[in-house]
Order: sequence, then structure tokens, then C-alpha cells
Amino acid sequence: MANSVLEIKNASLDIKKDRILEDITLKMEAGKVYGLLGRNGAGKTSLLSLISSFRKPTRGVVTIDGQDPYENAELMPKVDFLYEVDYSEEYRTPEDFCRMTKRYKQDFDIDYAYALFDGFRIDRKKALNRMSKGQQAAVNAVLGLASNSPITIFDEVTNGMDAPSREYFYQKVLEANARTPRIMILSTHIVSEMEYLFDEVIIIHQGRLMLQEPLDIFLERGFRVTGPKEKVEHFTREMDVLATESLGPTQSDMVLGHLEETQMKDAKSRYLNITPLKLQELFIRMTEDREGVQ
Ligand SMILES: Nc1ncnc2c1ncn2[C@@H]1O[C@H](COP(=O)(O)OP(=O)(O)OP(=O)(O)O)[C@@H](O)[C@H]1O
Repeated sequence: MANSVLEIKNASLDIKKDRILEDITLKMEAGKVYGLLGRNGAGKTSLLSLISSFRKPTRGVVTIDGQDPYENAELMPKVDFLYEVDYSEEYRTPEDFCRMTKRYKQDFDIDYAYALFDGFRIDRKKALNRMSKGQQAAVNAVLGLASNSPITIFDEVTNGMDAPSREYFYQKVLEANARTPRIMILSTHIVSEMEYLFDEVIIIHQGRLMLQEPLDIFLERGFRVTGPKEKVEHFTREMDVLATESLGPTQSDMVLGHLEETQMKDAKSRYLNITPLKLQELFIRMTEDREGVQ
């Protein structure tokens, strides 16, 4: 049960006349945390709706352990899709939700959920409609963390949480996946905070899969060179410079590509600082428009 494999092969999704997703192929395995990234409207939630069987692909297939999850009663409890919910009319408490969840998800760990509520400082006997947005988000997060479902999806689940709560959530993502290895998918806009959680990065751009790569491999796509302006310009003059930032006499160039050993030595001898790229900057540059919002 814990070793599920999720495969998406050549999946497309049309809604009415619009092509929302185009020819997506990817594979996910238990024990890994996947960071699903994409600009607004890229198709992240649409992709997650295929995985969680809210929608059926127009073409192509989605399988969990080789089976089609769509309207498959056996597979449904294996996938947990947590997203921002409007709880303004919800009179039930987190305890009620835990009991309900346990009824159809036998692997749901109530004791762990209660410990997590304590960690988030959530009163589990309080009705959800009397909680703040951030507290409601934390309840959602707990339901996913304690689900032990082989596929657990968090779609922007930290929206509304304050910084300490988000930090606590990140720690618990790693803890929960160590307790029960599963496929965890985190769709987020807070890329910079969550980088260290991801084993693999999946980028959706304009409805297509731009890439699926282990985080460390992805980050090796480029580097940053910082130093005196003229020296940096000279060093990167024949390189693929994605972005340049200047602060007084100092310049920092973001470059795509690898440095050979001799180039590293050359940089060192010129007192240039070579540093790895951050996921967020690489993601922004790879998905930016030529004009408009950057
Ligand atoms: N029910 C729908 N009917 C028509 N178009 C839709 C529907 N749901 C989504 N779309 C369109 O599909 C595209 C992808 O939307 P989706 O919600 O999957 O993006 P997203 O990557 O999750 O975006 P965001 O980061 O803004 O949440 C958008 O252009 C959106 O307008």
C-alpha cells in the first residue's frame, strides 16, 4: 500500500473548447515530496484534479498502481486532495472531521492528528466556522498529514497560515513522509520557503510539462557569478546570462550552463564568487513572459 506509483501518460484535458492541459507525461513514486510549480493559470490545479479523479483526461491515461482511479471506489481512499475550503458554514469541529475521515480511511491516524492540532495550537473541539483563515488552513493540513494516504496532495494549503505555522507544516511534511512513505505533492507559490522539502520539481507551463527533475539536478542547470562589474561582464561575456543585478560597483549574473574546472579556477583567480542558483529564481526566469509581469 505504501509503495504506490502514479503514472500520467500523454494526458490532455479540454474544458469546453479550451485545451487546459496538453500531452502531460510524468511518474511519481512513494517516499518522495514533489514540488508542483507553475505560474497562475498554468494548469497545476487541473493536473491535480486528474490525479485525484475530480476530472477524467480528455486523452491519455492516469494510473495508480496500474489502475485507472476515475470512479474507482477502491482507489479513491488512496488519494487525499487538500485545498483551500470555505468553512464559513462549517459547524463541525476538527475532532468531528477526524472521526468522519477515519470511517472511510482506515489508515487515518487520529492520535497523530491530535498531536498535530496541539502543535498548530488548534482547539480541536472548536467549530471550524469560528476559526481564523490560518487556523482553518492548519486543520486542512493536519487532515492531510495524518491521512497516511499513499498519495497526499496539498494545493496551496499554507494560504493564510502565519510564518511559524508554515514552518511547522514544513517540518511535519518531512516527518509524516518519514513515518509513512508516500507520494506527497505540494503545489505552491511560496517556492523560496519550500525548496528544501522537494525531492523533485515539476514545472507546468501554459498547460504543458516543462520539466520533471530531481531538485539537485535542476539546480545544476545554472549558477550565479558575483563580483566587480567589469570582471563579471568579462567572465560571462560568452555565456547564457539569464539575468543581471547591479548594486553599486558589484554585479551578479545568473547564468545557464555548467562551469568546467578551468573556468572555476579562472573565476577564483579573479576573485569572482560562484554560487548555486535558488529554485525560485530559476523557476521565475524559466517561466517568465518576455513582456509584462515578471
Ligand atoms: N472550470 C473551468 N472552466 C474553464 N476553464 C477553466 C476551468 N478551470 C480552470 N480553467 C482554466 O484552466 C487554466 C488552468 O487553470 P488552473 O486552475 O489549473 O491553474 P493553476 O496553475 O492552478 O493556477 P493558479 O496558480 O492561479 O491557481 C486557466 O487558464 C483557467 O482559466
